[in-house]
Amino acid sequence: MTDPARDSIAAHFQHSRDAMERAAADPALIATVAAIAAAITRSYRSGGKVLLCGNGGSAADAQHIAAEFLSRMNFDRAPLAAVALTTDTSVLTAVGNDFGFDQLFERQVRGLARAGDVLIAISTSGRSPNVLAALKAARGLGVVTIGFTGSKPSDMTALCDHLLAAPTDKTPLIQQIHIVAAHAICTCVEDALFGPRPA
Ligand SMILES: O=C(CO)[C@@H](O)[C@H](O)[C@H](O)[C@H](O)COP(=O)(O)O
Ligand SMILES: [Zn+2]
Repeated sequence: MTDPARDSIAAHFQHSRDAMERAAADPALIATVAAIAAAITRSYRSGGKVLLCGNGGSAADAQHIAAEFLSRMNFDRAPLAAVALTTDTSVLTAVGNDFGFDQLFERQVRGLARAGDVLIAISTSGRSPNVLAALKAARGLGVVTIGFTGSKPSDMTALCDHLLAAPTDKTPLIQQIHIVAAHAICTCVEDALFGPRPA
């Protein structure tokens, strides 16, 4: 007898595996991930920092990625400057209340970012106004703009120096590919700045 819950769970893993296999087999996507890692490495070498933003699960991803840079990924080393723009409830409520939800990240970018910094803006749909506004502000400041999105075309393309487009339009699968790519990026940056990983 089939168990619908178990079938659904197995399907989740299978869909995730299929999306991962599509990403792993896409040379353009792998090249984009490498270019993002190189851009972040360049920024750190010049004294820059990484800012990150996103909504919902992507806010959690922004925080997760900032923690990898600031704390450690694969081995102990000096901290790397990274700020998730999703965490300070006083800032978020003040900006949201006084200026509106669409300005949530844009205002923090204008206050915190300097030319040569990197903004990683995460939106699975590519349509969140607060994420698009952050990218526009970053562009105006000479910040390197990196977008993480899905397969649907969006305004993010024109606003990003590098756009990682996960090869699926399903939000949870897009998020899963984003976090795998982020771990790969952090690993490349860590290796480039601090030498190959100890065995
Ligand atoms: O985690 C999930 C879905 O997996 C949700 O919380 C999701 O992140 C939210 O609906 C976001 O508001 C979606 O925004 P975006 O990725 O389209 O910019
Ligand atoms: Zn989610």
